[in-house]
Amino acid sequence: MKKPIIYVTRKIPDEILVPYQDSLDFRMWEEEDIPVPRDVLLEEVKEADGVLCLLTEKMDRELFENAPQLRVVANMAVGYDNIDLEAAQERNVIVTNTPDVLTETTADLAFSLLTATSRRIVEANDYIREGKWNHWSPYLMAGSDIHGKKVGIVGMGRIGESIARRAEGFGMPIMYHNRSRKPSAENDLGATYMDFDELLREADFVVSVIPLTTETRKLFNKDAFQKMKTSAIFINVSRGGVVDEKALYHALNENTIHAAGLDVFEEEPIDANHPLVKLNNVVCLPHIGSASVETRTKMLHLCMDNLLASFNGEGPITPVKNS
Ligand SMILES: O=CC(=O)O
Repeated sequence: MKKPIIYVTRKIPDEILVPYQDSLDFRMWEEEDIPVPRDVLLEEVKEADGVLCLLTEKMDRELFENAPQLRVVANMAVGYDNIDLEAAQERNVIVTNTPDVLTETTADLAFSLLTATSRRIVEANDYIREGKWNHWSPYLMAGSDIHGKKVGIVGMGRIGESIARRAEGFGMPIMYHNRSRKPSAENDLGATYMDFDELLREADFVVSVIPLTTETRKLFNKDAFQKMKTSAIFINVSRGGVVDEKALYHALNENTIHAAGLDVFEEEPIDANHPLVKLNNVVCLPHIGSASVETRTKMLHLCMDNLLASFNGEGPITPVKNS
């Protein structure tokens, strides 16, 4: 029987593909570390039965209309705001994502940003590199404590709960806001549910782990930053689109809030000229939440397993619910 054609939108290691080659016929964008151009993608999907894509690919209505054979889209990310689920559903295309395998790694990164911003790690490292350390003094690079401070987690999904577990270890009272209450987090971690505004007012660290949807777009706006404490630190490891970046810039520049740790941006990639990069009280990362070698490898394997299981009739392992 003819093997399903799978278009892989980024160069991935051969050893990931090899175990699946008996069952799937791979075509791949071969240029290392460069996203596939849109016109190439539109051409390639014309024949594809499946696509393994990254969050850099916009899987929109136009693309689905161009892909008559397409049955499965395996997104190498837990977030899937790059995919038009309605258009996929209308054409009975299965969409899968990569939950669970990246939960702990992303929570590690969120916590790294929390410590980096509060204890001024990047700024202090730059201080030495720039030859500024001439003597020790009592308040040299003094930051703010983590232990005993209240963490406010916005979006208490799997990653949110993992961040909460780390916060518990640091002796931080945990508050959260979510669409629905999470009895497990309340009972096991002592997390307190709060409405959004109350959380903003109470938290010392506001951590965004909320997916980007029409409801959450620019949720963290001028109004939200004004409600936070002037000592508050804002951490974002979800999507840049949940933040009004201009409002965040002003909030940081005018000391409405104290600092920010950002792994994601409204338009990615950003460069050294981005206004937020120029602020000393911001730590910026290039969207590396799940970027450990172990986890990125697991994510690719999960994409492959989803494709294989969908085509061999077993059904996808981690389908996105309403696709
Ligand atoms: O941002 C990364 C992901 O959604 O997995």
